Amino acid sequence: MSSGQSLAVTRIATASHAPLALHKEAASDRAPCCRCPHCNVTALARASPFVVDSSELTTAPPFASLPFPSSPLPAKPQSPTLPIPLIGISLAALLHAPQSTPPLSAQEHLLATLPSPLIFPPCLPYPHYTFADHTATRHQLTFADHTAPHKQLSPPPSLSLSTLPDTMAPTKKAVHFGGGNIGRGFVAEFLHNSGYEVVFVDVMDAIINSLNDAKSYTVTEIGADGQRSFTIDNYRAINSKYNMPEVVNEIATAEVVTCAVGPNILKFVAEPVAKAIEARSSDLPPLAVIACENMINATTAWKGHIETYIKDKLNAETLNTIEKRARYANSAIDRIVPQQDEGAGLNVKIEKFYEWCVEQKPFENGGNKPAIEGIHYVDDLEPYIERKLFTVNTSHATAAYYGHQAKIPYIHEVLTDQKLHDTVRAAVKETAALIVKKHGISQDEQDKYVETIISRISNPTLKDNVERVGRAPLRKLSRKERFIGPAAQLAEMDLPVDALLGAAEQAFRFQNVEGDEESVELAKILKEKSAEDAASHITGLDKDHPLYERVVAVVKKVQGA
Ligand SMILES: NC(=O)c1ccc[n+]([C@@H]2O[C@H](COP(=O)([O-])OP(=O)(O)OC[C@H]3O[C@@H](n4cnc5c(N)ncnc54)[C@H](O)[C@@H]3O)[C@@H](O)[C@H]2O)c1
Ligand SMILES: O=P(O)(O)OC[C@@H](O)[C@@H](O)[C@H](O)[C@H](O)CO
Repeated sequence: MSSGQSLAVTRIATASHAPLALHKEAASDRAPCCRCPHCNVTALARASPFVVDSSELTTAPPFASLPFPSSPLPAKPQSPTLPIPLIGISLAALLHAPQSTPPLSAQEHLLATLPSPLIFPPCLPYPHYTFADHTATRHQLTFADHTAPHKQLSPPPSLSLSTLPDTMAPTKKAVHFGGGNIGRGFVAEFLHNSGYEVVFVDVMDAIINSLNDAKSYTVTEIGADGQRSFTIDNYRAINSKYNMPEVVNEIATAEVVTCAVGPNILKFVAEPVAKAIEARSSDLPPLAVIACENMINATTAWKGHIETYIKDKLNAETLNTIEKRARYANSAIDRIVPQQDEGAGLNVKIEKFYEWCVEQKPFENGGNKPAIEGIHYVDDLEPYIERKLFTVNTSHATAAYYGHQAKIPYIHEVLTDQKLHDTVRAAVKETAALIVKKHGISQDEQDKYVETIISRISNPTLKDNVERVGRAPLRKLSRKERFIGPAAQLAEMDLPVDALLGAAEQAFRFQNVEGDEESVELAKILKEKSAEDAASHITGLDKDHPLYERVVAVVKKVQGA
């Protein structure tokens, strides 16, 4: 093959099985599969409605500009020896070209269409390289031997990287901060299943290294009807401790950025988003920003940190066109992801139940509402997030704090103790009064919701420990959170709050728990401050609020104990 030659591409109809059929046909008609463990038709079938017919090598443009080697293509190789003709790589890129894309230059194909891991069709006679990473810039392009995809190789000598464009936005990319339980087990799962490449960002070396080494992990859903496991792949991971510019680059070219890092961490994940918003090309639709935290208006809080950073440290004029650059949507996320078993590595065990509600109004008028399967877009999020936080998390936390005092290790075990079970129910009976009255949800519907939640948190297979659920007591005792939030509103309506104050008392007693910094800080505050000051400081209640004196009485009781 001479350097002017290129490939003809057969465009296959939209039916998703078509590439698979063609692949099989090609496999039987031409060279046999090399039978390496990575040559599987599933990878090809999932990837694209394009298939290259290797018999149709032509000299036609537009691929003539690729620096193809002048030597003829080898027959089916016996082993993955180097150097490898570039044709193999361009074939792979073409194989994965998105169906809707008009003819692109070969270079554009090469960069725009690299899913990860990119597997060569085994039937083609030049299956030597695979791309180790889906990449946005030519500088990050990496290669691996397709028979050993974790082994990185130097770029093929025939590939002139300098001819490739500097940056290309992948077709569908999401950046997610927090590779922890909910990040890996829920957010990434939904993004992955919706066709996004997920770029995890975390600060834990162990998580980032494992994610990058493993290339895939397993999520196991546990339901009443048994378990179901599936694989999450097509992701990369970046440690923001060392590679902040890379994180900024990824967000600047992503469709959506999410986080599940904990409400107190939002301020630390604002800087890269601020810089990415400023760097974002005006050719791209606005970035969708969605925080997935247990916190009312978490995205609004994240937005505050992001825009303060832009105003104070970047070009404040960016904020004049912010609507074109970013859209912020609050969300309510519900799925129990317990602490994982020792030795589970990246694999995540989660409950089957889930609910992910996201505001849709922010995406109106030129926003780009992410097509994430499983998201329930709503006009008004408040009823959803209050119902969730003040039912799921109030009952959960009540069980955790009473359980901790009773030295019961797991939430489901707390619920099997009839007295504690009733105590948990009493707390959510009080919050139900608020939910029904404030949000117009019928008593019947709320009762059913409560039953579902009690059954979820009683699930013994989750083995959710009370320390995880009780973690961060200062946050959980704060003004808008699961105890004081509903109790304050109920007190304003002169409705009962005894059970909620009983649970709050147990939360005040969650002190000096190993591994929980807030529990240590709580102990210090209660030791050093008067009951009045501690109550104000921790709960944020005004002194003239109808709940304030009752909380002071609880604090006094805990301090006197
Ligand atoms: N686990 C659940 O059942 C559940 C369910 C719904 C919502 N949530 C919420 O999701 C959030 C995360 O909870 P989780 O259980 O996954 O916690 P987790 O501790 O398992 O995960 C948090 C992750 O954030 C990472 N992180 C911390 N600082 C960071 C930073 N500066 N940049 C990037 N990453 C950083 C941590 O290293 C960790 O991997 C919390 O707000 C929680 O309330 C949890
Ligand atoms: O994550 P937290 O610390 O706000 O609360 C602990 C648990 O109640 C929480 O993680 C639940 O498992 C989750 O909110 C269920 O959707």
